[in-house]
Amino acid sequence: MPPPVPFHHPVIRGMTFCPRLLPQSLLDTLLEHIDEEQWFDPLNGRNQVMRFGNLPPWLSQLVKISRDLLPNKLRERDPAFDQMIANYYDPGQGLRHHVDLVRRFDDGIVIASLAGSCVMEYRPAENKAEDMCSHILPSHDSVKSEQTHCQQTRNSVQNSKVAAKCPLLGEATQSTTIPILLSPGDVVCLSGPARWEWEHGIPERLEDEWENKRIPRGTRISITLRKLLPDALLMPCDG
Ligand SMILES: O=C(O)CCC(=O)C(=O)O
Ligand SMILES: [Fe+2]
Repeated sequence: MPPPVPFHHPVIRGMTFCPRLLPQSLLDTLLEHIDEEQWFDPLNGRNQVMRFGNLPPWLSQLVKISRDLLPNKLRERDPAFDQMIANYYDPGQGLRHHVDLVRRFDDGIVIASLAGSCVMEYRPAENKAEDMCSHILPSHDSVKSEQTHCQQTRNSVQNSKVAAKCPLLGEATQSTTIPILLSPGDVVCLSGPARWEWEHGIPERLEDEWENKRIPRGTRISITLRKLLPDALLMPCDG
């Protein structure tokens, strides 16, 4: 198996995609910790966990690998990430297309897929504050805390512009949707235009079509690492 090579997306500028970057041993360790700490309880609607400030020490290898994907100008920041969100998706659940909150999180967001696969869609942002603040599909019903902080943000951030000017729109129009298959171990880093000017989301469906094959959705677990902006509102943490 050739070593994983980061791939700079030719259209989604600022996206680095690295398939199979996380070795199976790391995935197993991360999933064991998540299990031990009982982060998720989908039967009781707990399918999202956030952490702020110091991240759990057992995330340090993932943090290091993620930091290495950041562009040079962000790689030296300290800490590289001080916010984490872990998501659990049952088959069929999705994530509303969104740009991560622009007044809360800095550039350089890393999404690591730990278990299950799905197709994540990317499309040029619609430039609506509303879209940034209620991004989880209703079926992904764990997200009361996210919605609470989104409500706070909505109150405090009125009509911020995500993509006041999007240089890509000449080549990628609002209707351009770029699907990317995310499998366990794959890591995506979003910076620059990919972070500020493109939305990402996961359609609600039980299987994805990829290269003429049907890929059933299993249970999916992801970890997203972000850096809070210095004046970001502190939001309630769900545990
Ligand atoms: O679950 C994922 O893969 C992505 C999560 C995400 O985009 C977010 O929480 O903002
Ligand atoms: Fe996101």
